[in-house]
Amino acid sequence: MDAPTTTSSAGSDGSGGNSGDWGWFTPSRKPADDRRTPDQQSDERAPSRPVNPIRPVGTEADRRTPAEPAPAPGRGAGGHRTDDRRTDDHRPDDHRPDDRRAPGPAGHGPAAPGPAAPGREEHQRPDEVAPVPQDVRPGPDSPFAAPETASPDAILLRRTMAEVEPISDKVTSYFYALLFVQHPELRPLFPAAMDAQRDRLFKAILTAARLIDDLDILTEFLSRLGRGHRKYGTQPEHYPAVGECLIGALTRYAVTTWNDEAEAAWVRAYTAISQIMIDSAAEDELIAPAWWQAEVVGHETRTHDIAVITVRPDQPYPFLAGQYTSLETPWWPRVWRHYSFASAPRSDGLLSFHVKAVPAGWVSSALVHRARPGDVIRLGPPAGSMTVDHASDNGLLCLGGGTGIAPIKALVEDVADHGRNRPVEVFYGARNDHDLYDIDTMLRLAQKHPWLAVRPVVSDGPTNGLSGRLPDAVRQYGPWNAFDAYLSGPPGMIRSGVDALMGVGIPSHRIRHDSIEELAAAAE
Ligand SMILES: NC(=O)C1=CN([C@@H]2O[C@H](COP(=O)(O)OP(=O)(O)OC[C@H]3O[C@@H](n4cnc5c(N)ncnc54)[C@H](O)[C@@H]3O)[C@@H](O)[C@H]2O)C=CC1
Repeated sequence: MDAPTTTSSAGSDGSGGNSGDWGWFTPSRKPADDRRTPDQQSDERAPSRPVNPIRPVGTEADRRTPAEPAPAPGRGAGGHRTDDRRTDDHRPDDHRPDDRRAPGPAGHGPAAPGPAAPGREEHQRPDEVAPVPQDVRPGPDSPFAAPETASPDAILLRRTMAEVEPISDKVTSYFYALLFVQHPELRPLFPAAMDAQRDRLFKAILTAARLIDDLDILTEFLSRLGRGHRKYGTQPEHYPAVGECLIGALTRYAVTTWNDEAEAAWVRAYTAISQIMIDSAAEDELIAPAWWQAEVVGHETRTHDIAVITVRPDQPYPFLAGQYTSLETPWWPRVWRHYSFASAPRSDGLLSFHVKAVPAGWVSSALVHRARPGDVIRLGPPAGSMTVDHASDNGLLCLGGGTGIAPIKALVEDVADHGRNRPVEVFYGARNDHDLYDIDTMLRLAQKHPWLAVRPVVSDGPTNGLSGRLPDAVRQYGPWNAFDAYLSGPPGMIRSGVDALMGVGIPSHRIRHDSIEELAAAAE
């Protein structure tokens, strides 16, 4: 996911900002038959009944401050407008109504890292889940099918998701329309052209909601998301606006499964999601910049559509070989794409990327065809877990397809830097010999390191190397039972590669690759 997923705080007319007695976040519940446009709805008064408030706000440090009395009815935070707030007004208790139940997924309590903060309470969870018509229950094969151990909240969330998923385009469009109409001050946080952006925020929220019972994975996912959002300029007070519009969109489109309990479950989930993201961003702020500026110092064209780009960050950029970063060019502001580092950390601090210009790929085309030494790009924080376990004696089996060879090269350098002679077997795949744009570098590395073998594999043309697809080539060698596997390349290659590797006996926990969803989004 590669998008600002949050927006500005309550305060715009018609949203939580003027919600009167119940605080600061009020889902904009509308009658089920209300099908007016967001513009028509934006000047409506706030809904006339209290709901559980979304109240993630402030940092963990803020929450350690003693809880203050709840605002008096009629002048609580819900009555504040954004532009009335001082920066120190973001303490959670400043904005809370009397409802002091803690956020968090059902039964889990607060999900944020660190000690529990004063003022947090147990949230309510429904004892029973309201019956819904059979036809909107997710089927057993649905990605939204709830496991038997699912909490009541998780069941409610999944029912909503199963209902909106087939019309997610409409829900997403409506969500952004609401957001930008009700919170126009947030529009500048998003790219000018929203095409590629559109479904990312919504997908991220749905992913988080699906993970709501799996606190460890949820926290890891959201912590990374929260840290990554710093580069967009996301602030804690932006989260409620997104929550309001999310609930507004679900209210409108999940007509069959939506009821008070579903709404309460979504409010709890979104509150917990936001809180984890806010906390991780606050922690990260203590140790890292929100972004790095980096000057292009090298631009080498390898084929008509592939360039190797080297940049010098304006301050030290710590990362691990095998990780990737997000990158924004000056030509497409606020459009961020992921690129893997093509080298292990270097003593001169330079970073390099292999970029292939893809059709309609704004960022990749700009990097390949337009970027030149002296241009300045921005980098987000490093991410990814395709890194070497230096405590293991296992060999490394690496499959790099196309520009996916970039992080594989970084892994090889990392093994070399650690000075241990572990066997490393690289299968480097391309459509034809010409596309093996980095084969010379890889063969030089193999000459230098006796523990490294590099095998080119060409799928669509004559070659002196191996013919066929990468996964098939790997099956011809082995045994691989003493190897950890690393895959990098097109999503299809990763999928079939994982199948092949599991087929030759490598257990899934020893197979590493980046998120296929993110790779698909990155290929632009
Ligand atoms: N960390 C990562 O996983 C990285 C991924 N990438 C991704 O790698 C891709 C590189 O694109 P190109 O250079 O155009 O690659 P490409 O389309 O030329 O394919 C490279 C290799 O993968 C094989 N391949 C492609 N689809 C396959 C499938 N469905 N099953 C089995 N093998 C398949 C091809 O036969 C070829 O050997 C981009 O999508 C990029 O986003 C790039 C860098 C890092």
